[in-house]
Amino acid sequence: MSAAIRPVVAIATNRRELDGHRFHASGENYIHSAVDYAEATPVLLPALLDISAIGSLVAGIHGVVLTGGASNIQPHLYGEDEEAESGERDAGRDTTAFALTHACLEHGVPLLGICRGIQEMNVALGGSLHQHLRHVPGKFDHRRPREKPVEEQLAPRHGIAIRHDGLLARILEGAREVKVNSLHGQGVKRVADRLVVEATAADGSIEAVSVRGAKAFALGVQWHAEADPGKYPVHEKIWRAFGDACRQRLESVAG
Ligand SMILES: N[C@@H](CCC(=O)NCCCC(=O)O)C(=O)O
Repeated sequence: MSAAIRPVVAIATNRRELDGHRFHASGENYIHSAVDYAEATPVLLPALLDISAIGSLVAGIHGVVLTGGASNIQPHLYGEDEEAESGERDAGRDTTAFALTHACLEHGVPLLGICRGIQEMNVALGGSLHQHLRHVPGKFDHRRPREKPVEEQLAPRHGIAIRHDGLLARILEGAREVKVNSLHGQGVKRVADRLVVEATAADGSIEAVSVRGAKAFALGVQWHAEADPGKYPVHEKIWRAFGDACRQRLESVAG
């Protein structure tokens, strides 16, 4: 770990219930990845922010992570009716994540979206989602193997093909294909105009995006890159690249 001043990275939380009480929580893997691999100081952001304050908040920090989340984005936000069994909701998280996406792009603050996070980036910028990826002809089931222990759920499960000239290929030093984990029921359907598809699975599912013309690092990945970056070099490279971008942001605002 470097002794230099660390960039401050905001980590989006999800509303969870534990013992009848409500919490705004983030998985510990995101916090460890931000500390150990991005070499940043994480702060957790509640999923109920006054969105009018998000612009000034984001302008004063150096990076944002849109984490995964069990809840699904409300379909009316991408102009679709609710399909059957389309999961739990977290309206505060939707609102907060969309505002964070826009504020990062406006202020040139690095943005890393993971799982629900890539879906949020897409919907915030005008795209839509498959509510049940596994019901789409030709798509395989991308949901987690719940019967297995968590470490196995987070192990790489399928290959992705990486766009040769994109941000992800640069981060992964020219890799054209890697294997990733898969723990999601939904997926990007209509890709927002501002997004560039960075990687796809063999069934055509969108696995990574970047933001065209972004002023800073802006990457979304559909897999859980926060899972054990010490074991999975793909994850480590993503967090290190994000951390480098956050340090650049810190240096640019420190003048
Ligand atoms: N709900 C979405 C996104 C999936 C996702 O981010 N899963 C992470 C779950 C971790 C947790 O429980 O917080 C989908 O299913 O596609």
